[in-house]
Parts: sequence; structure tokens; C-alpha cells
Amino acid sequence: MQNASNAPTEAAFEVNRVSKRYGSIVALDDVSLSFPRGSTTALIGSSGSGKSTLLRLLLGLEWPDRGEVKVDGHVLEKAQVLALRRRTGYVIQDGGLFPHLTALGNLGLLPYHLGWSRDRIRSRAEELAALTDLAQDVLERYPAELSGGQRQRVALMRGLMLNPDALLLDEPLGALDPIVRHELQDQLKSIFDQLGKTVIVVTHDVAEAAWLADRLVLMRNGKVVQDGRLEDLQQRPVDPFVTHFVQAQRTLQRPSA
Ligand SMILES: Nc1ncnc2c1ncn2[C@@H]1O[C@H](COP(=O)(O)OP(=O)(O)OP(=O)(O)O)[C@@H](O)[C@H]1O
Repeated sequence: MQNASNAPTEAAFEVNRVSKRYGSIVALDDVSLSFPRGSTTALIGSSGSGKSTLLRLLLGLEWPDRGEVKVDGHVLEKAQVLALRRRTGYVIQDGGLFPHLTALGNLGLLPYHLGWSRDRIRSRAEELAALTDLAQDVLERYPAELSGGQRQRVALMRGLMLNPDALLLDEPLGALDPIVRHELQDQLKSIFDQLGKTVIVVTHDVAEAAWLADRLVLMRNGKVVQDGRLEDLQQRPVDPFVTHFVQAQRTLQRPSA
């Protein structure tokens, strides 16, 4: 899609009428969404609703059966995928760190391959350690020697090493205890605000989604059910499932006897 002056649109990512199946399983069913540059969006929805598949399509890790994926206004093609991955930080639930490399080794893997000096890698790692509130000595440790929160910080730092235009986060805090999760939610929010990148974050948790993002996209069975702010989902639900999903988050209470 181009605007009147034929300049690229402001959308960092777009999917137009995208469908994706795995055998008989429909992962995405005619989904159209646009993610403006610099915006933060949370993809929420029940398990198996297609959230991770959507992220993988945006990164060229999967390809749609139908429809098109656009990045910066251009239809994504296989030849551009390597460059796209270098411009897009991708962080997954368990961090995906290589166990045989230290935190610094993990952070430096791709930059080193791209010709960065060891000094440049260390200096960027130290800068990001300050941003994510990670103690510098942790950089010398192996993933097995890190706490879950430290591992996720290193995974986030790895996603940011090349100063990408966009960050795609798939349940980045899913495996953490509630205190660390709360702390990292605050830090992620502040990092998103400071860096102003295009962010798409997948989470099961509505409160976390609303904390991190202005826009929530609720998915079910491979379709977008509602796309809006938390207030829209709460006050103007388009389907009873929306209310059911939003209210399914348990508040602090004991079951009555
Ligand atoms: N590689 C694959 N092979 C076969 N089926 C797959 C594959 N990846 C995803 N699926 C199926 O596609 C559907 C959508 O999966 P997806 O991981 O995108 O959902 P999700 O919303 O991210 O789920 P969750 O919240 O549990 O991570 C599910 O039914 C899933 O089992």
C-alpha cells in the first residue's frame, strides 16, 4: 500500500488476508492487521489461537498459504529475510540462549559474525546491561548459571544488540515468577517508551498486555476477534468471548466453601 506521494506507508508490518494451515490445523484464517512504525501492540488470545504463527510470518520464519506479508510497505520475499531478521529483534519465552556460550558470547555471536570488534561488542553489551538493569558480572556467566529473569534480560539484550527497528516478543515473561515478572514488565515498558521502536508482544495475560501496549489484538481460532484499547474490550466487546477472555483473569480471592 502506498500513499498519494507514492512514499512508503507508515506501517512497519502488515498482513493482508493471511491464512496459514498445518495439515488440517488452521493456525491463521484470513487475518488482516497493520502495525504502524513506532507503535506497541500486544497479541492476546487463548492457546493455539495463532499468535506465535503470526509473529513467525512477520519474521519470514514461516510463509502464508494465502495473503501477503508486508514489511515497510513491501511484500516480504525470501531474499530479504536475512536482512529483515537483522533489523528485527526476536525474543522467545525461554530466551533461546546457547548453553555453551557465556551471556556475552551469546550477545556477541551475530555482531562478531558481522565483523564487530570485541571491544565494540563489549561496549554495546555493557550499554544494554545498564538499560535492562543487569549486573555487568553476569555477562561472564553461562545461561545455566543465570536466574530466569537474568536469562530473559540477556535474551532481550541479544534482541537489541544490532539496534533493530522492531522487537517481536513471544511470551517473553511467561516463565518467570510473579515478582520478577512484575519487575520486568516495568522495565520492558520503560525500554519500549525510551527506544520508540515498533513492538509486537505476545502474552496470555491481559493485565500485562494492557500495561505494555496501548493496542490489544485479541485472537481466537486463527482469527482476530477484536482490535482496540483495553477500554474497548471491556466496555464495547464485539463478542461474548471478549468479555469471557478479559474476565477470565483471576483476581485475588479464595474459592468460597
Ligand atoms: N509447526 C507446526 N506444526 C503443526 N502445527 C502447528 C505448528 N505450529 C503451530 N501449530 C498449530 O497451529 C495453531 C496455532 O499455533 P500458535 O503457536 O500460533 O498459537 P498461539 O496462539 O501462539 O498458542 P500459545 O499461546 O499456546 O503459544 C495451534 O493449533 C498449533 O498447534
